[in-house]
This record gives sequence, C-alpha cells and structure tokens, in this order.
Amino acid sequence: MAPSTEIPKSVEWNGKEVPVYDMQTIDFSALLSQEPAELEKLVRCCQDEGFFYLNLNNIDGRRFVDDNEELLKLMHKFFDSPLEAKNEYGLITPHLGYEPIGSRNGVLENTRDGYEMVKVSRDEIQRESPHIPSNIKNSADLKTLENSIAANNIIGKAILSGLSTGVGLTGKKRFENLHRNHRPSTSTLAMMHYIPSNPVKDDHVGHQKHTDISSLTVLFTQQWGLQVRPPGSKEFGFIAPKPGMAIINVGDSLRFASEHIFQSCIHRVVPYDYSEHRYSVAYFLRAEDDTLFQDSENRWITSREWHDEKFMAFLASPADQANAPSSLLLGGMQEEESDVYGAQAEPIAVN
Ligand SMILES: O=C(O)CCC(=O)C(=O)O
Ligand SMILES: [Fe+2]
Repeated sequence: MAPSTEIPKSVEWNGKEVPVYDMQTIDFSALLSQEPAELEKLVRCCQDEGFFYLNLNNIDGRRFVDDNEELLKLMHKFFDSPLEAKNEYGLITPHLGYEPIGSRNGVLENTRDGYEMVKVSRDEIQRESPHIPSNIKNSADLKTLENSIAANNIIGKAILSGLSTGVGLTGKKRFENLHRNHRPSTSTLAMMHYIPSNPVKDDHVGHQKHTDISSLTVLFTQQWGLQVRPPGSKEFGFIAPKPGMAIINVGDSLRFASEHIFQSCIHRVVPYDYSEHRYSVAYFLRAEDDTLFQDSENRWITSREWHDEKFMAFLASPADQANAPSSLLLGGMQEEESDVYGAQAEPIAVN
C-alpha cells in the first residue's frame, strides 16, 4: 500500500497530544493572474490567521522549488564545514552573516537556541564583492544564492501585489511601492540548521516564540518542527510541511502597513524528531528602510528602526526580554490564555 499522505489532526509530541493546524492554500498561478476569488481568499488568510501555504506545484512555481533544492545542497556544504569557515565574517549586521548555535534564547525556559544560521541579504548579493563566507562563494554558489533571493523576492512581490489589489489600494499606496527593488532594505535570505535535541534533557532547543519583523516571510522546509499559534487559539500546533509548497507568514511590518488589519502570526520551532537535523530557509521580505508606519503603541517608526529595535530587544538576556513590552516582542499581537504547556515562562525572539 502506498504511504498515506493524509495529514493527521494531531500528533504526539513531548508526551502530549498537540494539534496540527490546517492552513488555507493559495495557488501561485491563480495569484499571478490576480483571479478575484484567489485574491479574496488571500486577503482573508492575512486578516484571519496571517499564515498560508503557497502552492508552487505548477508551471509557474516549480522553478522556485528547484531553486530551493539547489540551495539545500549549498546549505549542507556550508553547515558541514568547520566553525572557523562558517564564522569567517561573524555577524556583520543583524541581516548579514553567521550566528552560531546558542546565540539566542531557546524555545523552552532555561534553554539556548538549537540552530545555527547564515544570512545573505538582497542588497549584499548585488555588491561587487559581497561578504559571503568563502566556502559558499564560488561562482556556482553565488548563482544559487542569487536565484533563491530573486525567486523569493518575486514570490513576495506577487503576494504583495495580490494583497494591494485585494484590499483596493492604488498607486503609491500599494504595498509593493513600500518595497521597491532599488531602495535599501534589510531583506535577507536566512538559512538555518537545527541540531538534534531532546526537549527533556538538552540545553540547546529549537527557536523561541516570536513574530517576524518582516513584511512577508517565505519559508521552505521539508521537515516538521514549525508550530504556530493562530489568533484566538489557546495552544501552539504544528504546521505540516507539504511537497512543492512554501509556507508564507505575515510579519509585523505588513501588519503595520495594513493599519493592523493583517495578523502577524506567533510561531516557534521545536525538535519534532529528536534525532533529526532540520534545515529550513526563510526569506524575509522587508519594507524599504525609510518606510514610516505606526506600531501598536501608535508610535511613528521607520522600517529600519523597527528592525533594529526589535532585533536588539531579542538579543537581550531572558530577564531583560521578560521586561520588554509585548507590543515590541509580539508586534502587538495578543495571546489567549494558555494551556499548561504554553503558560510556562518562555522567552520570545525575533527575526
Ligand atoms: O525554521 C523555521 O521553520 C522557522 C524559522 C523562523 O521562524 C524564523 O527564522 O523566523
Ligand atoms: Fe519566524
């Protein structure tokens, strides 16, 4: 019998039954044509949940899935290298460079994070001699990185454009116009490797609860581990990876740009299979640095200021993080009262 591709409604994780949340699916081809029914669905996804699958299993999308396969090979080469090679430039800016395992707080109390990450920004890849570690800098590697950044940028812009049309924005007010390609931004490709870990006994575990700084995040992963906490829900639940589909989420900046109509969904990553190495790629499409919007405290703030402020807050110690306002940490998103597991004091992070 062929293996079942059915996604279960819940799975057992860490000694507990945990929901698997079903998300809506937006079809990339229909999005490109701005089919009205697809745009309506897209707007609803962003207003109600802030998360959806993007189906790339079609003639328009398959090349982006292939780009991601190539990138995965490059990631294996990079992460298999010695630490000194990976850390050749260190973390140059928050959106460019390498962060070793344990740079931030982990997903559970008293843990550090369980992943290493290398980021290549869209602005940097276009420079004459970009700061990229030498072990992924031959001309084929640069092409692979460029293809992925371009692919994700095209996907992000198609979504922004669909959303602008869907909510009736015209001219300069359209979301794409806050994300012009030639303007400086912190948009970046983040490649992550999670080490195997057991939440019961290890001290480097997962990726802490957060909302993304970005306008939109385009995520590729073939492995379980991502959990979301949709608005109004009492607990985190898994999102199942699906072949040929990217997972898209709205981040704080698009929530602000939409006058807080869109949800910036709360999420985190846990080790699903404790013995597994997990790989994921998140492209953070961010607004032009000098874009002005109002945060949930009604402060006028630029895209760059929001990025820098939130990033610094999350590099802070667990004690300082606990004292930071949740309007900063969770982009103004409210959490429902938690169940027992979710109620434990968890640090919160950012990307
Ligand atoms: O690894 C993942 O699946 C998600 C990572 C993430 O949430 C982030 O980098 O902001
Ligand atoms: Fe994230």
